[in-house]
Amino acid sequence: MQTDGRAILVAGGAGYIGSHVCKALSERGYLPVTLDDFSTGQRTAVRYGPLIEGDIASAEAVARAVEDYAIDGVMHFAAKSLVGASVRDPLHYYSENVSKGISFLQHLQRHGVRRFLFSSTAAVYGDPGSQPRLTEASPTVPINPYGATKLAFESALRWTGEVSDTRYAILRYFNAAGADASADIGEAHEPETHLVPLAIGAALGTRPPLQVYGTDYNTPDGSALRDYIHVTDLAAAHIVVFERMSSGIQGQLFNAGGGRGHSVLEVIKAVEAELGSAVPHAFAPRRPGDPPILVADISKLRGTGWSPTLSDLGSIVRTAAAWHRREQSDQHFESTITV
Ligand SMILES: NC(=O)c1ccc[n+]([C@@H]2O[C@H](COP(=O)([O-])OP(=O)(O)OC[C@H]3O[C@@H](n4cnc5c(N)ncnc54)[C@H](O)[C@@H]3O)[C@@H](O)[C@H]2O)c1
Ligand SMILES: O=c1ccn([C@@H]2O[C@H](COP(=O)(O)OP(=O)(O)O[C@H]3O[C@H](CO)[C@H](O)[C@H](O)[C@H]3O)[C@@H](O)[C@H]2O)c(=O)[nH]1
Repeated sequence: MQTDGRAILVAGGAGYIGSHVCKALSERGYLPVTLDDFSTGQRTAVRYGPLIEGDIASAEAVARAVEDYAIDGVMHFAAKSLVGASVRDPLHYYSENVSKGISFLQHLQRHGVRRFLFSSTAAVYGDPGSQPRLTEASPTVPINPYGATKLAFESALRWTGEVSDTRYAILRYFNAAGADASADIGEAHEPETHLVPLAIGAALGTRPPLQVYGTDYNTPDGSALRDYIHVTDLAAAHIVVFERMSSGIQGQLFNAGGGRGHSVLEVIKAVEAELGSAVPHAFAPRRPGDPPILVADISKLRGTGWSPTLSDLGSIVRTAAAWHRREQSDQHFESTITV
């Protein structure tokens, strides 16, 4: 299909972040072509462009995408990203996030696709202690296999960039949260491990009471601090970085966060303020592998012209709650018509 260099292959486009990026790409005039195996993604999230169903490691699936749509570049979200599961089965994580990623890159090279944007994570920094803000130059010492696999793929990409004409950039996301303003897409992980959807679910009564993991951290209220970035701001960062890759940004990495730390208890308060109801919760021991504080220095990403506009807790919780309510009413509607 002739797409005038505007077709972008989105590996993992049926997932939470990938689907929001697909929307942003289509609004910007690109054709987002999703390649997804639905291992954790949702069919209903593929709504902004065509779908190739398959594994990123499948030569046949990649060939189909490239030949059918004249792919001009790739955004790679397809990975397994549960920290606890990675600790229990590290080889699975290396196989999914490193081996398959490398096969994917090799297939793309064979087809001459040269522009590659990779989803990495703040988990590459491990436990930075009480260092105030992490820059891209902060030491990378992952404390779980998930972070280690992402760092391994970063380095495969870097060495490949040294000896080939593959142009790449890396975004290290902090905590993606929130949902698209339309409430058509949102965070739909199952199992869900992320704080914001679990807190909203607890308040709405659709999930059990929240466990607050750790109250004895060296932070202002004793609970852990994270840097939450609205998924729409994160999607916008992808467009900015991707477009700059043709004019200078090559081989660079960027921290992607909102640039502010919020504690677990602050998130609970924000959910209570938005929903007007309590978040039932209990205090629990620290979750193994959780660093106390992860907050991004986002000056490098700001230097591209990008800035976060929705990454305050209020906007994150408001949009995430709208998506949850929409999901709830859709499920209710489906159950009433199947009865
Ligand atoms: N959610 C966050 O806060 C966060 C933070 C840091 C980094 N990340 C990274 O961002 C990316 C997207 O995260 P997400 O939260 O949207 O996850 P997600 O699980 O919602 O999305 C991943 C998508 O990739 C697909 N997929 C997985 N393996 C595949 C394979 N081998 N072949 C084809 N498709 C495959 C899944 O079906 C899913 O649609 C991941 O790489 C994750 O590690 C996420
Ligand atoms: O039920 C819960 C869930 C989470 N938390 C706490 O809330 C904070 C945020 O936890 P999330 O699970 O929402 O997110 P993480 O910070 O653990 O992980 C996120 O950021 C990481 C980078 O550090 C990885 O990239 C990972 O994929 C991404 O989801 C943490 O302090 C966690 O201990 C709770 O107290 N109770």
